[in-house]
Amino acid sequence: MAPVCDCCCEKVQKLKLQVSVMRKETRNLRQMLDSATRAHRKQLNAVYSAVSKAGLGEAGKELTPPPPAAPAPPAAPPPALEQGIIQTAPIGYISSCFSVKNGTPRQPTICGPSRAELRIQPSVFNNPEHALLGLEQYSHVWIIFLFHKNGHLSNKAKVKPPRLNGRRVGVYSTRSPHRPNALGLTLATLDKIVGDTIHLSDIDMIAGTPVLDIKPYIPAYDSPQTRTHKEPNDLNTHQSDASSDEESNISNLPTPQILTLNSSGVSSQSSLHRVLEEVKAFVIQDDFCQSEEQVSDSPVKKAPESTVDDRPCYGEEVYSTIADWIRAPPVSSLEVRFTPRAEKELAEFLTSDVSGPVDGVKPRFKFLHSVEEAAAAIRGVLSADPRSIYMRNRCRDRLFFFALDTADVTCWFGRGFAEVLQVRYVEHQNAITEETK
Ligand SMILES: C[S@@+](CC[C@H](N)C(=O)[O-])C[C@H]1O[C@@H](n2cnc3c(N)ncnc32)[C@H](O)[C@@H]1O
Repeated sequence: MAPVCDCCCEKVQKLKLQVSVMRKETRNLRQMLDSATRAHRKQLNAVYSAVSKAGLGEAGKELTPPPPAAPAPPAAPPPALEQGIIQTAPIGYISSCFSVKNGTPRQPTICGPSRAELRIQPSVFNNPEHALLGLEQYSHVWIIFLFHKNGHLSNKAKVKPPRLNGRRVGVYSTRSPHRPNALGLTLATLDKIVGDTIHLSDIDMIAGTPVLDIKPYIPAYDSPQTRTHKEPNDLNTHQSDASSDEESNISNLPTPQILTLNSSGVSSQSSLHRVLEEVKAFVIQDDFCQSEEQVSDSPVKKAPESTVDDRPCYGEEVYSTIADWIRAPPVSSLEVRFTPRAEKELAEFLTSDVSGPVDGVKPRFKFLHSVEEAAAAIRGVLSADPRSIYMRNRCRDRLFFFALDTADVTCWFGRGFAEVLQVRYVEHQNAITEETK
């Protein structure tokens, strides 16, 4: 080892001294840290046992230091429902007086007496009839169904509805069956409920149509016209309705300028009352107003002032607007006639409500209640011109056939009219076969 000079020796001594001082300081700091950690742990344990005693955790459990962080597992994809992907299962299948698409009304209101039945599948509920309790109090129901006879799903953004005689419009501005998810929506009349079966009329669905859901039609929620004409008393009723979480929008209050709480919160009865009034006013405004500009001090909806709106609408006080081709369709409705022979054939049908022994060979309707109802249904179908655009333009002279309940109807079209030539009985027209499902 090389000899060390005095000067270096002194430097080494100084450094050794500094190191021992730093070691001491480090030891002190470590001790301080340990005691702080112990105190902190003690506090945490106190909080933990307090929470445990309140029933929110395991009593007496010592806090242990967290285990070393495990590598994060790969993020699981959100559940299918959250992605909007569901496997549907029909709640039932329609049996209706229309067995094929041809001649089925394009909308339910076209053909009042069109009748159908929907039996809730026992595979969906243990007691299917329980799912219908209360529904009998409504006159109309929304039916959400699958256009199962479309052949394939369609991704065409533009369609040519028959009533537009060749004009193309965006699929979402129409009720076309040909849409990406092939879902149909019909507002049907609810005639009666017997056990697990709903009896409907005013339908535009063919026999075998799978139904995915049923909802009651509630004008106050579903019709802007009804909402516009609410009386103040009705509004009060609505206000109390709004207290139910399911129906109200209170949880979504977005605008502090409408609902103003003072900084100290709601302390007195009068401020609580004021806040409740504001909440009520907000709920009404939210339900009955269309835009912020229409929000007034009064909770009662005022008719819009004569604002200039170039969108067409049915009447002055109605808020909903509709496309011009619905108000004034290019295809006008047709006059419907029966030949004497067709009238005679129709009159021979017995109707579905005839009871007692019936001669097996007599024509008989399964769904329709009277010959008049059948005649009205035929008129409804034909007056709306059920032909495709192709048939209308290229095959004007051809006979047109369609099925209604247990009848095969033959007719032809002239300028501005349709004439029924024959009404022929077909015994098992509407039996739902596995094929139609
Ligand atoms: C224009 S769509 C309207 C249906 C419903 N009201 C809607 O707006 O969603 C009615 C037409 O769909 C056709 N249709 C009815 N049931 C069907 C089914 N299950 N599958 C495919 N097409 C059907 C018939 O030709 C009927 O005239």
